[in-house]
Amino acid sequence: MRKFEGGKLVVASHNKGKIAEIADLIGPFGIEAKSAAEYNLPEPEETGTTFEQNAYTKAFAAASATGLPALSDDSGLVVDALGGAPGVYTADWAETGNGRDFDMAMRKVEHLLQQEGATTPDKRTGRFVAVLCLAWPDGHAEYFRGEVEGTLVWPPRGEKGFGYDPVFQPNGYEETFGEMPASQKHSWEAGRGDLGLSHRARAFALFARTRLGAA
Ligand SMILES: O=c1nc[nH]c2c1ncn2[C@H]1C[C@H](O)[C@@H](COP(=O)(O)OP(=O)(O)OP(=O)(O)O)O1
Ligand SMILES: [Mg+2]
Repeated sequence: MRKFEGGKLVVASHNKGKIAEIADLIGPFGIEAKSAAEYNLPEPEETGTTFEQNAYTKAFAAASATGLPALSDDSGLVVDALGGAPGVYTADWAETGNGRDFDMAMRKVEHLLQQEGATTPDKRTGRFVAVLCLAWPDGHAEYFRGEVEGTLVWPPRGEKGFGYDPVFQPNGYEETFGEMPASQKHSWEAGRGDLGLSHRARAFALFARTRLGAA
């Protein structure tokens, strides 16, 4: 494993919700986190069929454009009754041709669940997956995956978070991600003994423990 001990890092994402969560997570580690916006980085096309492939595309594009190590996040919602859809296409399902509409995307998931007869919680299981990729300008890359199991609820609940948060209720909680305070959804603290709750927090915890010397 290559050394990475802080210093400058580009966060290779154009999603404000993700960027805010990653900024919270990275904050305590004294890393100078630059945004893709600061470097005017274009949004690369995500043509991969796995989270890892798309995460690499985004991190490597940012690393090679800036000469700095870059951290990307490719994530999505995997619904069991839909054969794993939307999966790597989770963002695409919200695309309207004129920006993203997550209310529409959540309705689409619900419509398909109804078509499958998935009306009880046991048939509405799924997970959020996040793969963080740390890539260097020479193409070297490392991956950190986090997942959180839960149930798809309807109607959507809560105004917090972003994306599909209002329809995802993580196992063991009464609230959806849309109803939880940010600190509960995505925080992770070194030394706490667990990996946090959200897919992103869990992937980040692996990154922090193996790369940033966190406990
Ligand atoms: O915690 C989450 N809470 C709710 N929804 C989420 C979450 N995490 C991912 N998602 C959904 C929405 C996002 O649009 C898609 C990922 O697509 P993905 O291509 O990885 O991200 P993106 O296009 O929004 O930003 P970018 O590629 O610039 O990092 O999955
Ligand atoms: Mg994307």
